[in-house]
Amino acid sequence: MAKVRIYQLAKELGMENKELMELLDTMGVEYKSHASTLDEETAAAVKEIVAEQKGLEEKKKAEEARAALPKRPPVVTIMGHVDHGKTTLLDYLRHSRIAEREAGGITQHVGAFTVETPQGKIVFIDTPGHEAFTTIRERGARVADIAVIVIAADDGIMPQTKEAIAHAKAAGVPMIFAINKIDLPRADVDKVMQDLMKEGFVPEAYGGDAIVVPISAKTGENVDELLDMILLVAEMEDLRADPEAEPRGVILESKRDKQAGVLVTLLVQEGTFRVGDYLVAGDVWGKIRAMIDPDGKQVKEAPPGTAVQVLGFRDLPEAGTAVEWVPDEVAAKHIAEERQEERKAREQEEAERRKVKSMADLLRQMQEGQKAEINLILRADTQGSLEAIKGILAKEETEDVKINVLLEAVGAPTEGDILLASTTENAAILSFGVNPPGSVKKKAEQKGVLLKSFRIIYDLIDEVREMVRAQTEPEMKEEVVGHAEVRAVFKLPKGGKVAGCMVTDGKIVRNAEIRVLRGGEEIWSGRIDSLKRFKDDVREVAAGYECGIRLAGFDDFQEGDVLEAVRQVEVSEAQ
Ligand SMILES: Nc1nc2c(ncn2[C@@H]2O[C@H](COP(=O)(O)OP(=O)(O)OP(=O)(O)O)[C@@H](O)[C@H]2O)c(=O)[nH]1
Repeated sequence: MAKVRIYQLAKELGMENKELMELLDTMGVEYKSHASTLDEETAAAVKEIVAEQKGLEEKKKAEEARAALPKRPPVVTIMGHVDHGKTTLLDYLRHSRIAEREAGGITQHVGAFTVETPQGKIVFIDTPGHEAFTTIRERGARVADIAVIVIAADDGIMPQTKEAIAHAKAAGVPMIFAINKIDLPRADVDKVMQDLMKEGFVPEAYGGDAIVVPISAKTGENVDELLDMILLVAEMEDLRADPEAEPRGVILESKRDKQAGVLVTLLVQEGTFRVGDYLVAGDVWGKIRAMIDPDGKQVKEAPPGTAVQVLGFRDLPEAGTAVEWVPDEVAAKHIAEERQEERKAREQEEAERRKVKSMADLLRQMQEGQKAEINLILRADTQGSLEAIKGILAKEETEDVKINVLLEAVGAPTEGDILLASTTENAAILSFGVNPPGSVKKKAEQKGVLLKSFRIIYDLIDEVREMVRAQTEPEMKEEVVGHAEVRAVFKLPKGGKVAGCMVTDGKIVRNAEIRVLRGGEEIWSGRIDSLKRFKDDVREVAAGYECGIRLAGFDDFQEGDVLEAVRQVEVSEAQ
């Protein structure tokens, strides 16, 4: 960047000359008039300051715009250990809500429902506990603004409680702890509080800031207080959404109904979805034919913070997928098709990656994974040999490598074993005393599954030992890439010697290791310093061509010496 005059820079930055000069004054830059030149550094500093000011202004504007948006109800997920009372709490909330209403339609299970309190609405997501696999639980946390962690007062913090806390933490979702079942005589709220403190959450009652509400989901005791706390946290989170913005949401559930076709529950997060709108969720598109609210009533519009059942998706979108609004059918189809292709390509890539072509691949894959695990399928001639193999293998585990036996069985490996191995990371099939049929071997090759047979138990153990060992250090092997014969030796004016060579077979590559052989004996080994064809540096020279070679640290060449080029390669075929 060259020097620039003040008026030029002002124009470039869209400022008045006066404005820029004022800025220069505050920066302590001296100038005579708006025609003065600024040096490169000053101009860059000015630009930086202006950009920063603009950024701040924009941020302020965005904040102001947000503050003008209407508030939206918080979306809450209830998580916790098995049997701690998630379902009971959800049922209580759902019924309390229905009881307050006049008999409307039939309650629909749409994966979410709204509770109305005098202070405002709350949306609860109610993915059934037993269906809540880790991934969905995880998604639940992300969809939600607040997580209520239910902990039974007679049981305390359990593994899934910790998991729920971890998910909520990872998603950056604020937590409220509901200590449940306080109606039970053996309830020990204090113990749960102690448990929480051990996890780093100090309850307000103990001077901390963790929100803890003792409740009974069964009797409803204190549930109102829990709702108050949820609204309090929501208030602090300042949740807002623009009903006029481009609509977007997330899929809570999706299923296929014999009569209605694809039924999808959608949580609206921004904007307003309307009947007739086109939408895309992942690689599935649809047109909203009808929307049904949690009370079973047909609605024409779904504003932010509502969960509705949507009819009109062409296929089943996955729960947890983001839903976008698109202007028309052409766009909807186009985006969905594009994503389908992307997905196919990804899947293909994944399948390729999974194909274990060799032991080296297997080992490499193991290294990529953080915790190395070898997954074995063991096949043997008798139960006795299986026991023996397993007994020895148990001792081969190290701190870094875990040996899992996925399956052990008497008899030859089957196609089923190949399937199992091909769908498991780092899996291999080892058989002892039994031979796999040809068709199974072929299948293993096709699927890229490592399948090996042994006659001696210790060979099998050695194989596993090797797999464990190679986990930290891939097995390398030397490969001869070519030979060159020294035909003449030239002295360089600045000292040192160059060997004038003829490449007799293979090729000589610049980055190879070189062994100098004299009379068949190795007399030196090391690296190439320079490889030239005439005056040019080259990367490799093929058989039948002449070249000049200088070695790093050796120049005692004699005519007739043979230079052997070798390189280290990872063992690719251990069979
Ligand atoms: N006494 C008492 N029992 C409760 C309370 N809440 C739940 N229970 C009982 O505890 C048991 C488990 O409750 P659920 O609501 O099914 O627990 P959950 O956490 O949904 O369990 P999963 O869905 O299996 O993960 C049931 O027998 C409930 O009746 C409570 O506040 N007091």
